[in-house]
Amino acid sequence: MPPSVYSYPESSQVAAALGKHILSIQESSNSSQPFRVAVSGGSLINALRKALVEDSEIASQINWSNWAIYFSDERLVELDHADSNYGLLKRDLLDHIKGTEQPTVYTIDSSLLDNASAIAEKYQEVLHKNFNIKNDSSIPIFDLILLGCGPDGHTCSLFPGHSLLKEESKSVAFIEDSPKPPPRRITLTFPVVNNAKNVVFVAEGAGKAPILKIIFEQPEEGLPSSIVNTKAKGAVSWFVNDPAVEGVNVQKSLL
Ligand SMILES: O=C1O[C@H](COP(=O)(O)O)[C@@H](O)[C@H](O)[C@H]1O
Repeated sequence: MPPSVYSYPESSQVAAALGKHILSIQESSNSSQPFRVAVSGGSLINALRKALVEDSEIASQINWSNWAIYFSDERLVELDHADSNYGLLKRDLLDHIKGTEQPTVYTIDSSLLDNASAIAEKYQEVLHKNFNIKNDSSIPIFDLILLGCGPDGHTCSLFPGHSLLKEESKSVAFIEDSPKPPPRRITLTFPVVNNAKNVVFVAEGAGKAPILKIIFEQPEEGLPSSIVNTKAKGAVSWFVNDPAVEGVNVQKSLL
């Protein structure tokens, strides 16, 4: 199924549509199980706060206590460090949730920060235990993976041309030479991202247009975000503002 692209003139409209879309995925998921979501860092978090917390109509319907939040990628720094994706999620989203309901959030084990391989293995262990994965050939199936897209086309911490793009057996991998600082990170791998029931990208601003042009018009370039567009088994949706897709040949959908 080709990705759906929802584009709006204003960021506030992007957030409103994003909120509705996420709510509809929450509503259609099996409520007797945790709603399993992976979040990225970067500009996504601001859009999520507007969509899920500041929009009071959507906010009242988000069942936070049933959400189990994992990280699509995480930087190997202390959880309260400015570069931590958890830190960003906490400061810019979790701390703004009104009421007492909070999601369960699965962070990296920061006692292992010196050992990237051990952190990735531990995160994978937690993931596999919580998803009831009994053998190494099974892959977790997230209800929803929320992604950003960097100006080089990276998503998660899967960077163009990096050997991690070929990872086929692990669910979580580490990288110590990320071209974008900080260099040490862990990331979900393509087998997991492409196995999710729903993948949602959020990309805003004119600065993203040149890379979105390549992602959508030249998938053969194999940029990480294109790989998700072409290989994901579930539904892939992009929520963008008009400047991000200015001059990009995409079929826009309506929500
Ligand atoms: O380094 C990262 O960058 C990407 C993209 O961020 P954005 O600010 O350009 O949207 C993000 O999705 C990823 O989680 C993060 O670690």
